[in-house]
Amino acid sequence: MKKNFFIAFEGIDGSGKSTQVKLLTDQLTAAGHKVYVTCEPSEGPIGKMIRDIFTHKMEADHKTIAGLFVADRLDHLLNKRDGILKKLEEGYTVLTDRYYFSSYAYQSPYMDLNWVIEANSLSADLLRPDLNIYIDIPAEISVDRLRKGRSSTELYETLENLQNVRNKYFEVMELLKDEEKVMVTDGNRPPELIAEEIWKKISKEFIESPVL
Ligand SMILES: Nc1ncnc2c1ncn2[C@@H]1O[C@H](COP(=O)(O)OP(=O)(O)OP(=O)(O)O)[C@@H](O)[C@H]1O
Ligand SMILES: Cc1cn([C@H]2C[C@H](O)[C@@H](COP(=O)(O)O)O2)c(=O)[nH]c1=O
Repeated sequence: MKKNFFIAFEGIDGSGKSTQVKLLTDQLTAAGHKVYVTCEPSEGPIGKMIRDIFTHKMEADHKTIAGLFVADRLDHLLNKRDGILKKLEEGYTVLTDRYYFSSYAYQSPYMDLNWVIEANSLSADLLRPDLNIYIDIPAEISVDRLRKGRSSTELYETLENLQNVRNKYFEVMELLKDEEKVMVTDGNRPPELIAEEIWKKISKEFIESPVL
């Protein structure tokens, strides 16, 4: 069993990733793990540029955005400040809110899926998640949750786009089922029930002597 591990949370906008990252962090911390929580777009310089584009402060073509995500992911992994590889070396279990599956699902409507997978292959070779957790909700629920929680709409947050992105997630999870470890969980349930299912899986696979 690995001492520390790397988990990526995936799902369409508003699927409950941050909520589940928080609940899993609490469980892991109680089990004695050092946990480092991170996200993409990252907090680094390229991630900040992407956030400016998503909140309409800057403009960029969708192909440029696809390239920026590839670069941001490499910086997120490799930078000497707080890169994921450094944190794993320091003994942290790392939980990220989004990783390369997000690019496969969100960028492939604009770029050939094979291009997106190939462009991210350097990141995949450097570090594959020990588990990708895909939280599934219908696009209608996503739009409903986003409308309640926010006053403005970010790029890619329309009903039609989110329906497409959800379909792409399923397409790519099927395509990569022999290479990637993926758990799909129904996100349209109370957060505590989802967290319980996730904890059962994580504790079974990654924790010695778990407290269930
Ligand atoms: N299982 C759930 N049932 C109902 N509402 C939920 C559930 N999980 C999270 N929410 C609510 O939905 C909204 C989005 O949740 P959260 O921020 O965890 O999602 P996210 O996937 O991280 O979102 P984003 O992709 O937009 O960052 C929040 O208002 C949160 O309280
Ligand atoms: C990593 C990644 C993200 N995106 C998109 C998906 C979301 O719309 C935003 C991120 O914001 P959130 O706070 O997680 O909702 O960025 C993308 O298009 N491609 C990616 O690789």
